[in-house]
Amino acid sequence: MTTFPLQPALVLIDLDGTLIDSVPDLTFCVDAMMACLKRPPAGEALVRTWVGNGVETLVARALTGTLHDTPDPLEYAQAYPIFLEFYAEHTCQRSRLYPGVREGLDWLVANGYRLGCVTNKAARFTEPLLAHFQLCDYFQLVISGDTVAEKKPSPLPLLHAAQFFNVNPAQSLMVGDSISDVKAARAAGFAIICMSYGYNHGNDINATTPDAVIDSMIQLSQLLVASC
Ligand SMILES: O=C(O)COP(=O)(O)O
Ligand SMILES: [Mg+2]
Repeated sequence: MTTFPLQPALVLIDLDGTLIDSVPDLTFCVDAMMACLKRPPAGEALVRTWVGNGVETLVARALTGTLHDTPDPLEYAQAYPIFLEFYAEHTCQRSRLYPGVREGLDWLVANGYRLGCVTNKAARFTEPLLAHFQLCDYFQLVISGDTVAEKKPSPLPLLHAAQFFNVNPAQSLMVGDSISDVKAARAAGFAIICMSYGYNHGNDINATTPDAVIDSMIQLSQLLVASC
C-alpha cells in the first residue's frame, strides 16, 4: 500500500503518452508506409492503440491490424525500413507536449527530485524528440527501448536506472501511461503513478490499479513532498 505524499529518491518518466503526444507523427509515418506497400491507411484512432511497445511492434501491428499477431516476415522486412526512414524525417513536426508537462517537470526539479526518462522508443528517435521539445536538461539519464537488453514491461530498464542513481527501487517512482509502465514498476518494486490521457491500447488505465492516476503532471505537486 503506497502512502501519499511520496518522497521518492528517483522519479522515472515515460515518454510517449506521458510527456509527448507522438501519435500524430507516428500515424503520418504508418500511413505513409502503408501507402508505399499499396495498403489502406490505418488512421490515428487505431495507431493510438498500437503505440507503447517500440517501433518494431508498431510496424507489426500496422501490418496485421491487430495487437498480437505476427506479420508475414517478407512484408515486415520490406515495411520496417520504410517506416524508419519516414519517422527519421517526421519525428517532431506534429507531436505535442501535453499540457502541464513543463510545469510538472519544473516543479520536480525545483523541489530537488532526480529525474530519468525511460521509454520503449528507440534511442535514434528519443534523442531528437527530447531535444526538439527542450526536455534534455531535465533528465540525468535517458533509457530508450534499445539501451538495455529488455523493454518495459520488463523491470530491467527501471532497475538499471535505480542502479545508475544508486537508489533503492522501493524508494523510486515511475510515472507512465500504460500497462507496460505499471507491470515494469511493480516488477521492479517502484511506486507507479499514471496519466489518465495516455495510450494504454485503448483501455482505461485505472483497471491496472496504479498507485494514483492524474490528469496533468502538475498534479505531482499534490502527491509528492515539496523540497526534498
Ligand atoms: O512505443 C514506443 O515507441 C514508446 O513508448 P513509451 O515512450 O510509452 O515507452
Ligand atoms: Mg507511454
